[in-house]
Amino acid sequence: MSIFLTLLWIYPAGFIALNDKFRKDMAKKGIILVVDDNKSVLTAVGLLLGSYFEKVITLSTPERIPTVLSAERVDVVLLDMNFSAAINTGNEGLFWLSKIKEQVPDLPVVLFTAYADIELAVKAVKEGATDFVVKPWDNAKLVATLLSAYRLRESQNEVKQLKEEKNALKNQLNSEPSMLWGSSPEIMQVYNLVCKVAKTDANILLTGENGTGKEMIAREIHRLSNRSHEVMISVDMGAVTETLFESELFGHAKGAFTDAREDRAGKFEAANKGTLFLDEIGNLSYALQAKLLTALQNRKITRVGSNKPIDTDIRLICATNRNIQEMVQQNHFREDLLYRINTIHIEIPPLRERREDIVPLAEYFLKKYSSKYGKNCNMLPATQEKLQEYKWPGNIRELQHAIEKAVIMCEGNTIKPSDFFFKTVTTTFIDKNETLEDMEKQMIQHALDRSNGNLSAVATQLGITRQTLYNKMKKYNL
Ligand SMILES: Nc1ncnc2c1ncn2[C@@H]1O[C@H](COP(=O)(O)OP(=O)(O)OP(=O)(O)O)[C@@H](O)[C@H]1O
Repeated sequence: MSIFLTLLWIYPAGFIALNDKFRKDMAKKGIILVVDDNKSVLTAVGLLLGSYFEKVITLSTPERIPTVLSAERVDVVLLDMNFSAAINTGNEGLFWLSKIKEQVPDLPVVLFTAYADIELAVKAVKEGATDFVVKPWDNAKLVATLLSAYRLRESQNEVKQLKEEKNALKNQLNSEPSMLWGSSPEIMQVYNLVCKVAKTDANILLTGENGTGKEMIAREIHRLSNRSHEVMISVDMGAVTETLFESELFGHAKGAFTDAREDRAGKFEAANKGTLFLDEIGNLSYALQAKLLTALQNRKITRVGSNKPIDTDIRLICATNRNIQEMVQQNHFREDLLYRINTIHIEIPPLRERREDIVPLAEYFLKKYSSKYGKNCNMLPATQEKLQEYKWPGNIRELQHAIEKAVIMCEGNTIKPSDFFFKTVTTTFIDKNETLEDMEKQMIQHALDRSNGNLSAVATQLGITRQTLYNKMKKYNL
């Protein structure tokens, strides 16, 4: 058939509308390889598919398939069943199908076949072809079949990527801990509790201010648990929207909603046999708390759009920086859910309540960032003192960032007190154990630190006389 006739054949008027609909649904993506010895078919199909795929490669001889597959990241192959230069008459399609599968096992291959070859095509599908299209072809069907083969490729890639991430996580979790516990009595109490409960399957609730290391400790619990050979999946409950909650956590069935093109597992299934870490649990809305509770009570979830319950086997760790007890009293958090998640409650102390850990943690981060930035930094004793005196409202996260910044900014390798710029928060931060006198002492100390010995300036700044300042310095031993 001439190219002209073939083009007329593939572009009947009614196809334009269909063509536009598909184009609206899908931006051009992916690489397709079309192999057919009929050059007019190749040109026509090439033109047609150019509207749907990012790149269309055409081959009139199958012998070049292996070279193209090595050079290009092909997503779909459209393969003719019969070539004039026969390798094994009637079975060339099967031969090249097996060659392609040898080279790229998962690559979707759609066969292009004449009516007479239908039986052969069915056999090919049994041997790994994704689908087949009969010649003379229906344009809409050809496009739809190839796009669905492409989506299959996309989801294969997603699964592969997920598996790689899962393996990377497993390796990371099975390796040495990447945290420093410290040795203060406050953190040792936490450490002992963690060691006691890690091997059990008890649900754990970690509470503490932002940056105290709740997620790190959750990872440590998982690493020390009997589930350490499986993954820990983290979900930030504050970031999950109301509408996506069920789909994120429980998964969805194909067609459950507009974008649900494939069946998809949720976080509960992904964490099966491992640990599910629900961060910021205090941010979960009251309505969603009931859905989470049902899943935890029944130990089963049902994907959105499906009615088949799926058993789950997870160890649950939750974390929050909010006062959950108070939230229960104010009817903002369900009491029954709290009982379910806090079989063991571990409170992580803020850094200012474990002062002896500040310098070891600072040294730990100093080593880490020195190596990252190709330096060999150390701290002056005065620097250590300054770090120990600061209140660290952002806890370990703030310390970590402060050290990283100091390593980057410091001239030479010695980190001096002046390499840290703490905001006046030191004097205004209210510790729950602090008295008015403690705060007054801190304010005076802070003003003195910045005064270069000018006591008159300090008195003026604080709005007191020089004599009152002397009296207070004496009282507070400053
Ligand atoms: N014991 C530790 N040793 C080393 N690094 C730590 C330690 N604890 C926390 N960090 C570091 O501090 C940062 C904050 O830790 P993490 O995210 O675990 O805190 P969090 O309490 O979960 O914080 P948020 O409440 O804001 O989610 C992380 O970058 C982590 O690497």
